[in-house]
Amino acid sequence: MSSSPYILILFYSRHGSIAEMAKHIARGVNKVTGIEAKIRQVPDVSSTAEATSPALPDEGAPYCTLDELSECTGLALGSPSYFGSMAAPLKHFIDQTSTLWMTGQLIDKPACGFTSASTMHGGQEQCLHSMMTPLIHHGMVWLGLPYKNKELISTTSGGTPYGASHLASSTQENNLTTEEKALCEAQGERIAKMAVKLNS
Ligand SMILES: Cc1cc2nc3c(=O)[nH]c(=O)nc-3n(C[C@H](O)[C@H](O)[C@H](O)COP(=O)(O)O)c2cc1C
Repeated sequence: MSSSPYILILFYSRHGSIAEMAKHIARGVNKVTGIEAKIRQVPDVSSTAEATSPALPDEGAPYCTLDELSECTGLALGSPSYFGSMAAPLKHFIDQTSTLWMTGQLIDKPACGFTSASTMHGGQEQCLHSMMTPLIHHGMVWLGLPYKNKELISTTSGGTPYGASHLASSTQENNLTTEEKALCEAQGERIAKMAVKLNS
């Protein structure tokens, strides 16, 4: 078991939006005493089965190990919306977690999701649901974002009650709006508080 409890912020990001969101979620986690954020990513997958990733990524967070997942106190899972679903590299990583499922390592731990899409109605909520499904199988407790976060009402871009999101339009690129940043932070803070409560 790791020395101090942590929320694992685990994501796949090809063009940086999700990586940017992860930083804001970490900010929210780190507002809560007694728990910290650990940011990890998953490697890309290749259509050529023999191709492998280098042991360390060229940039960004280290790749996640299964031990880092099994030892987390809570999980924030992030993926771009690809055709209304999580991206294949993240699904590929999750599909390697059957030993954790068999031993119940993630049961009763809080989980949440965050996503980014390039169109307003291009499947953000559906993608968040696709991330929720395997985590429910793992026995995790899914957390959305309650409407006490007023940015859910005022946003004109990303942000859903199912989880934080970002509208990555060509003009905004990876720059999150004020509302999107606030909702990422709120989500990080909420999962950290719930993880501390569930472990007290
Ligand atoms: C294969 C693929 C499928 C995509 N499907 C959708 C989609 O269904 N709806 C949408 O709005 N954007 C879609 N996008 C755009 C990405 O979701 C968007 O650019 C996202 O912000 C990328 O996140 P990243 O910057 O972290 O890589 C797709 C992009 C790719 C490469």
